Amino acid sequence: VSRFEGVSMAPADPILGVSEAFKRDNSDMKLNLGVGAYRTEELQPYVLEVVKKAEKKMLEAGENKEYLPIEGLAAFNKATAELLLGADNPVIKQQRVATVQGLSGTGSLRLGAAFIQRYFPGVKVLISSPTWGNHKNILNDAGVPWSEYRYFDPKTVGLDFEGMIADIKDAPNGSIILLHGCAHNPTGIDPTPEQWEKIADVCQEKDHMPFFDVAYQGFASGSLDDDASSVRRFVARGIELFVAQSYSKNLGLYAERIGAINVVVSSPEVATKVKSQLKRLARPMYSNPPVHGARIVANVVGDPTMFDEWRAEMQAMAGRIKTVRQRLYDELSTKDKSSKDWSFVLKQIGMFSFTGLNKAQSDNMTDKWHVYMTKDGRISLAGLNLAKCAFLADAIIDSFY
Ligand SMILES: Cc1ncc(COP(=O)(O)O)c(CN[C@@H](CCC(=O)O)C(=O)O)c1O
Repeated sequence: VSRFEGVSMAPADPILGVSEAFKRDNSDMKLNLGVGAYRTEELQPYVLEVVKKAEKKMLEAGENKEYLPIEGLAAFNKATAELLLGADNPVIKQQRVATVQGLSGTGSLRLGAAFIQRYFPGVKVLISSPTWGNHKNILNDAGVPWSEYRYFDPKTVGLDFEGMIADIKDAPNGSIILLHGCAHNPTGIDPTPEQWEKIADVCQEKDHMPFFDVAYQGFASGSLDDDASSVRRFVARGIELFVAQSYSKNLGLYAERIGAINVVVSSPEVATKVKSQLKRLARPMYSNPPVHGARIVANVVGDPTMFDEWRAEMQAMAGRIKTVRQRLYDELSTKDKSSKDWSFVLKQIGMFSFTGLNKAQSDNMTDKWHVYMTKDGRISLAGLNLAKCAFLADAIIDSFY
């Protein structure tokens, strides 16, 4: 008898499994609104022009394939911290940021969670309800306890700010609060600047430590600085915090697995020690990170012309999604004869729209309309184009009623 007899079949991933189901569907009306990955108006994946330019330059440079240091490519680590915090941020000048290149956002969150498990044992991480499907997996596998804070209010299809604040206040002092820096996934609902200030007040009152997940910087509003303003507010208050970054969406480097974990601490000495311990955690996990994506980011950010081109392409991607959002809203509000208020489609920001469709209704979207989406009612607008908005509106209205 095989020793693997007891191994059961793992369930399909709630997000990545949707793409697998989509691929198996041979209907020509199928639409993949599952995975949060940008598609063009022709519904094709998109390699940014500036990435192609950087790769051409890198190829001509004839760089080698030697191991990176455990902490990653130095030029990338410098660029990514400056992109996040602003090059002139005092914490950078004071060298109070420990930055380690991570395997994109997921790997950076996992490395941060491993650090928490080792140095803050038993401290609970509070995550939003709902949140990105993989947050719970990452915390569970890192052995970090978590609980949820209220976030989405189905009645207003908006932020349950009072509930969020109450739950964060109720948490034991010194808890860790996982916050989406911008473009909350899956709701697309972000706190207002005033609400961010209040969240920072409570974190300081309770000595909570924020852990920002910044997977969409520049992709949500089109502005790198605006999308990092939540993080910069907390840093400006002298709060120690973690920030995980990803270049999957804003630079389209999904499969290059490039991101970073940043830890903002009270002194350069502490930052050095924290970085050394992050390295000690990374070494047995994957030893050192892949070089290609790090070089692309460093080249793009390091060249003013390419950096400007990147910003223009990012705004174009964010802009296309906003156009599709508007068209979907127009189609829904004209086609739906009920008095339902569809304005949430316009109020939400980033890649996703949290439709309020329940599981059975989401199943109908797939079974009857061949629209693939996650079962929490989230649709990725990045996978939608203008031509398909009328069809999608028909599917949503049919599924709601
Ligand atoms: C909030 C958040 N954090 C981290 C990540 C991790 O992305 P990396 O590629 O590891 O940097 C995602 C990607 N979420 C998308 C993409 C598919 C997935 O990984 O689930 C999504 O929710 O569809 C995310 O939405």
